[in-house]
Amino acid sequence: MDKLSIQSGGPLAGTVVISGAKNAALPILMAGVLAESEFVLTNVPSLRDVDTSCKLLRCLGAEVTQDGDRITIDSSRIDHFVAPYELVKTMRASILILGPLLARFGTADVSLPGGCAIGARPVNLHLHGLEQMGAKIEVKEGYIKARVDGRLKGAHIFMDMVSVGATENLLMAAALADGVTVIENAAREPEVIDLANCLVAMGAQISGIGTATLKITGVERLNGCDYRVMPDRIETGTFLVAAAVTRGRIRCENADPSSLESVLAKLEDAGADINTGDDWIELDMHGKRPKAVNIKTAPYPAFPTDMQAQFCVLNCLAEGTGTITETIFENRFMHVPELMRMGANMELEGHTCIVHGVERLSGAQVMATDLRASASLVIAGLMADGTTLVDRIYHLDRGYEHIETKFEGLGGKVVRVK
Ligand SMILES: CC(=O)N[C@H]1[C@@H](OP(=O)(O)OP(=O)(O)OC[C@H]2O[C@@H](n3ccc(=O)[nH]c3=O)[C@H](O)[C@@H]2O)O[C@H](CO)[C@@H](O)[C@@H]1O
Ligand SMILES: C=C(OP(=O)(O)O)C(=O)O
Repeated sequence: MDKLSIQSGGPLAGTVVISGAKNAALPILMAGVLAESEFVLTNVPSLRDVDTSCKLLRCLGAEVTQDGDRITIDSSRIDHFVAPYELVKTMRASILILGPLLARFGTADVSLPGGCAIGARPVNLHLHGLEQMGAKIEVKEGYIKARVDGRLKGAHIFMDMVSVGATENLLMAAALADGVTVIENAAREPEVIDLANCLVAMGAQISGIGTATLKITGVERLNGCDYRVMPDRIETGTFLVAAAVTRGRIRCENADPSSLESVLAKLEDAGADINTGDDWIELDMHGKRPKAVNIKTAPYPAFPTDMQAQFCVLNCLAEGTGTITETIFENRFMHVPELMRMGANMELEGHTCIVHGVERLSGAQVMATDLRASASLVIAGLMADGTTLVDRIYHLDRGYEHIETKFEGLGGKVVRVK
């Protein structure tokens, strides 16, 4: 199994080109099921999760062609309506096939994604919303079996809590439903906005995009379109934190500063000098050690849970003490014991991690059980004496395109070992 070997070096410096966003590309690929003519996506990152999504679409009968960052989907021959466990278990976003299949074909059997490393991650809000739209749903033998006679019906849906996935599933379902659907307390994450914009380009009628109340007037058919996926704000944030931790100076290109305001504000609090343009972000630490910051994750526009692990590392190496509170997932601190094995001074108190900064960490063999935790260990390795060996990097390959090559381009000593 591949590992990443990391040696500490000097400050990161240079330019990194940001890839398309995993968390926007995956739902948009699922939206391909809704398109009655050719659907073309560009700026799609080359990731394991994208390959899995293409496999899933193909196993439904869609024709999918990949050419660099461009993916073309022809869904005119879809004749299977089952998302099997073998695919769903490797990628949670498979649950987002449920709304589109049900809306277009009236039937969908989707394996339950089940609990994963960072928490239970239930799907009750997805199912409840679809039932309000007239779907009959039963959960049997590990599968969600959803059926509707004719079209789904527009409904007024109030979400008990802000859920990115449920908002996306219901948005796609509502786009083809009969009548008006209102989703209250909808997620406002930039990736939800990207999906909504793509649906509009396909002919959907959606208002309130970017707000907590989405109003969707269902249409009878959706066309394909040519859509460019937004830049990955979490990949951007990961490189910015790595640069801050190593006291470096980097420029992120093909980035979207407007989607990262809470993260950029915390980096400024940590002492970074930040400059932005329409599609770039520069960070300069002027050679200084970062200062510890306090973070609390919450739905957008607050601080993203997907940047929590990286900021844990920033605090591990910062001047002073900072607290990190995780409010989205009940088990997203798996990086903490691994960082402590590298010499970090941190303690967990319920949902909060208290971190006392140290000057340097020490390299160790470490292992992460989720994507962003793995990224945080790579960043830690950049400021650890000796060699850090990160195991199980298939998690990283789910969500970071050519991570070692991009770090190398910034002067980071990150090498993949077979
Ligand atoms: C609000 C939020 O930050 N969502 C994050 C979540 O999206 P993802 O879509 O995976 O998760 P949700 O946004 O749905 O989950 C938010 C919260 O709602 C709960 N929940 C969700 C659905 C449901 O049917 N029932 C239920 O109780 C979850 O357990 C969680 O505590 O993980 C992604 C991957 O890390 C992140 O990119 C998203 O930013
Ligand atoms: C945990 C993540 O993704 P997923 O929802 O695909 O597991 C993530 O993007 O940080």
